[in-house]
Amino acid sequence: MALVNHTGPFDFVIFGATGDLSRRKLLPAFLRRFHAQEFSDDAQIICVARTALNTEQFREQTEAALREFAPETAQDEQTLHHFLGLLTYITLDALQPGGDWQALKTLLATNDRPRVFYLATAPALYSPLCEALARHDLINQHSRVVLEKPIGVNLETAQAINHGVGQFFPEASIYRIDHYLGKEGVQNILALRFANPMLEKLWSSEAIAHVQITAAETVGVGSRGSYYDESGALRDMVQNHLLQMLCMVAMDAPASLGSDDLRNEKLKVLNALRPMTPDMVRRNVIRGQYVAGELKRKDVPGYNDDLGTGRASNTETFVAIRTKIRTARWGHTPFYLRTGKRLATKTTEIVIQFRPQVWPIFTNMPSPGRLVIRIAPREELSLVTAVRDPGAGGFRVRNAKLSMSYENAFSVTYQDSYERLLLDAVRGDPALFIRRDEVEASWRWIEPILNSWRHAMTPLEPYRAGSWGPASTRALLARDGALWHEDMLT
Ligand SMILES: NC(=O)C1=CN([C@@H]2O[C@H](COP(=O)(O)OP(=O)(O)OC[C@H]3O[C@@H](n4cnc5c(N)ncnc54)[C@H](OP(=O)(O)O)[C@@H]3O)[C@@H](O)[C@H]2O)C=CC1
Ligand SMILES: O=C1O[C@H](COP(=O)(O)O)[C@@H](O)[C@H](O)[C@H]1O
Repeated sequence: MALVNHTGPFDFVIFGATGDLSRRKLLPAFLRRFHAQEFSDDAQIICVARTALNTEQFREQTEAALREFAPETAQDEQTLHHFLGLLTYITLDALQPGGDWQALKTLLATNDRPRVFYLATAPALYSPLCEALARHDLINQHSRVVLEKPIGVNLETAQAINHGVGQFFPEASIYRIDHYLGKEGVQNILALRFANPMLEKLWSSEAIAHVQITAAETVGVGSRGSYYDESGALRDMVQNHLLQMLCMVAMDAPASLGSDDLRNEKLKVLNALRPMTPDMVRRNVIRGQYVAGELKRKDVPGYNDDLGTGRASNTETFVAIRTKIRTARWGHTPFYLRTGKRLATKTTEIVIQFRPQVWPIFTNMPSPGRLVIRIAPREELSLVTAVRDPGAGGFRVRNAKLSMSYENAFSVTYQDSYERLLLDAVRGDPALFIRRDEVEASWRWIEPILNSWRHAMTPLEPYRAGSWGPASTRALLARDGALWHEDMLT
């Protein structure tokens, strides 16, 4: 049985509790952690949205959502009903004056426990919501606010949100969530690198030829089409999740695991990314959109049909980027980032490709070693090495893999990174949340790509659903004599 670090009592207020994120992710994550006895019934979860419901009706809706999105845990009827009893619902339009803020105030009467406000609403509401919380005297010294992504759509809007929220909460109490940082496999990059000196000694351009970071999804845009069509893959995935993974791979060792030490090191990486000029965008960035194709032997429609607006969208559902980090450690190593919807498989992984032998003494040298950090669908670490091909008849060398799958090695799993992050916010540990300067540095790097696309009207390259993206994606690596992981033979 795993040791569970109990949180103690807390108040957690979810604004946007009737929304997709709350139903699919937040409330199921809470149920699982309650089931694991990480918190008890002295916690309260206050759910807020505009829809007129009473607490009983909200609990009924939530029960259905939990049975759908946390079915294995919801089977435990006693825990399920016990958990539902912790939920209270308040109908409140955060933008309208005169809403029932008094009901919220009454529920938050106890002043000595962590108080988390989770804003699972459109980002346009973040500043007005914080202002309303302040106006109704709901922010105390134990309060934190959690902001969902996206923090803005460019640098200016990100700064406006940060400024707006920052008027009411100190930076130390603002938790900007990036759920990739809560993933076990992403967390493990820290252990892999900084608890294994033998690896860290190889961790630079001297030994590493290139790094690939892929977040491939098989799903399309689903019910989030109106958000996604405004956003696109670059804003939706690269600005946040992919750049955060890149930081974890590329940063120097922090002085400690303290939140500021970690975030200072990540910030240095973001600031060292080679800035994109329009010409570099043209040569190093690929922008695609899926058209009808086949996935798991089923025909699937193209993006425009998925959107169903009847017009041709110019939004990218795929991005691949080749970049460099201007530091002594990484100067000679290209980093390739790639993400897309409706790709061949659901895979989130990081591939560290080592350089070949300088002077090979074997005639049939197989591919040089590589380390594959698989984050999804199942966490796995594998190291492709060269070994002697067993048997008689000469000395041949071939590749063989050393693998460690989390599923086989450990019995404890967090099913969803929100489980960890929600309770980190309760405990007041911001290490896995993004600091203001990190968000702004990411936008500073992304913005020239967006501008260049807009001005140069960069065409969208179509790719078939179920493929690995536009054909030119291969050429991006071929220039460096490299292959994407799925094209490597072993
Ligand atoms: N869904 C997802 O998978 C992900 C979502 N996010 C982010 O999370 C946030 C929420 O997303 P999602 O759940 O999908 O969005 P939804 O549109 O499904 O939900 C929005 C929620 O906000 C509530 N709301 C809207 N206006 C007000 C208001 N004036 N006052 C109070 N409540 C209001 C809505 O409820 P009602 O209509 O009842 O008021 C609803 O509960 C967004 O910032 C999104 O970008 C981030 C990553 C993934
Ligand atoms: O933030 C987002 O992430 C999901 C992918 O998350 P994962 O944990 O399933 O890899 C993506 O589908 C969504 O578009 C994006 O907003």
